[in-house]
Amino acid sequence: MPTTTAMRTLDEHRAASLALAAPLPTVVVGLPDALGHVLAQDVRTDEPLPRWDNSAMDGYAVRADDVRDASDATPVTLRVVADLPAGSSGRPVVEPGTAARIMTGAPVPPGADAVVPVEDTDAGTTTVEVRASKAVGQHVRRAGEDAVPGDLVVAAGTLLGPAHVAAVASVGVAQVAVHRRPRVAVISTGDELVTPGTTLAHGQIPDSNSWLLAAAVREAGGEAMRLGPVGDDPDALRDLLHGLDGGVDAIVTSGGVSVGAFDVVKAALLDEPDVVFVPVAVQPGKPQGLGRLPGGTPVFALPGNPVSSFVSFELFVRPALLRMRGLTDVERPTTTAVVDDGWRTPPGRAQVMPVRFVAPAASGAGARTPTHPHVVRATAGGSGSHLVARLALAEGLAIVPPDTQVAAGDLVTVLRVAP
Ligand SMILES: Nc1nc2c(c(=O)[nH]1)N[C@H]1C(S)=C(S)[C@@H](COP(=O)(O)OP(=O)(O)OC[C@H]3O[C@@H](n4cnc5c(N)ncnc54)[C@H](O)[C@@H]3O)O[C@H]1N2
Ligand code: MOO
Repeated sequence: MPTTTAMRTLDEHRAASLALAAPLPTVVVGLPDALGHVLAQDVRTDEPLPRWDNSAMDGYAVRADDVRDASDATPVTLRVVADLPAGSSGRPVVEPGTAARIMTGAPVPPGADAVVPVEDTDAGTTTVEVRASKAVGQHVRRAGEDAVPGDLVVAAGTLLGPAHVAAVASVGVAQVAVHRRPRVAVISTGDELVTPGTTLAHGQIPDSNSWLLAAAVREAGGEAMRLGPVGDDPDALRDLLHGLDGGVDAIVTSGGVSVGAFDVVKAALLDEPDVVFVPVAVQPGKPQGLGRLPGGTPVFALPGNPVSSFVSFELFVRPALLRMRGLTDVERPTTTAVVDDGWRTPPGRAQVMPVRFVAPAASGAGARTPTHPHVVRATAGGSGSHLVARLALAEGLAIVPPDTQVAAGDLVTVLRVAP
């Protein structure tokens, strides 16, 4: 275990974390399971979309020439030769002087070149009185106007949302190759931790980090396997980690990485040549462990303070998991915001301050510019790394560079973390 006291910058540790991740192998999934996966193949259409000219309205397929002079005052009567609901396979020919009753989506029959909506007729079934003229092509959805054969419908690398699934289905594709979701083991450590709901002895607290991190894994599109809390026994933890190595795509631990007498994660990984424990110049989130187990599984050993765990996951683990899913854009959306309350920053470290958005009118600092949202610290306690209950108020994380003071009215970069 290389342990170093030389500080890494936030960006250096982010890069090292991301370097552990590569897109996971692909699997083939059916449409019911496609949502939320990242497509690993291009999906193209073999056919034009729409496949044939079809009606945009419920009404009558006609020859535009027949109804050229039709109006309320001079209706034109046509003989109805067919009924064409959507899905109809009939192909009656619409000769001059005739019409076919047609429903939205049904193929326009041969001979017809326009559709008269039912509202412009007397809705007749044997003959129909047409009371408005229609141009050639009116109310007809043309074959190929959406896509032509060979067109790319959904590109490899796309995170599949509902509209993408619909596009895949619309070209008649039932299965697609996607990147597998990362399976992530989440382990919280510490003798003081008990499962929430258990009666607490003095000195004990409910484990919240494993719930935090498992939820964060799922929110990042991974499959979380929540283990623990496990106690401060390095041998037991080492066995657990080695048992997981190779069977999961990543391991995230919380706690036991500082300089205390019982830092179990550090102790368990003592002999791992490819895991490093290093201080990172960020507050919260300073003590970090990172690397690979012998079987190649990336391990992210995060500090145990709950806000530190949350911030560390956001900064270091989440981007890696997104990359494993096959995404190239692995960053949270950021916004530049006006700070309405100043705060103190620690020397020599970047600061990550949980913030919430406020209406400019409610702010003390006044609107600096109407285009920037305004933020205040999520709680008066600021970035105190133990403030787990108040963390729930955070909608964003303000990233303040090292040795930068923050005064009311200053602009900061905010990672948007609330859904
Ligand atoms: N002498 C020093 N002490 C500490 C330093 C230091 O540089 N010198 N760094 C501090 C910083 S910064 C952090 S962050 C913490 C990190 O410590 P650990 O990762 O070893 O975390 P623990 O000691 O296990 O726990 C810290 C804190 O968090 C609570 N905790 C832990 N796990 C959970 C959980 N699953 N759910 C809820 N709460 C949890 C734990 O009870 C402690 O209160 O070290 C500082 N100390
Ligand atoms: O860096 Mo620790 O993460 O301040 O609380």
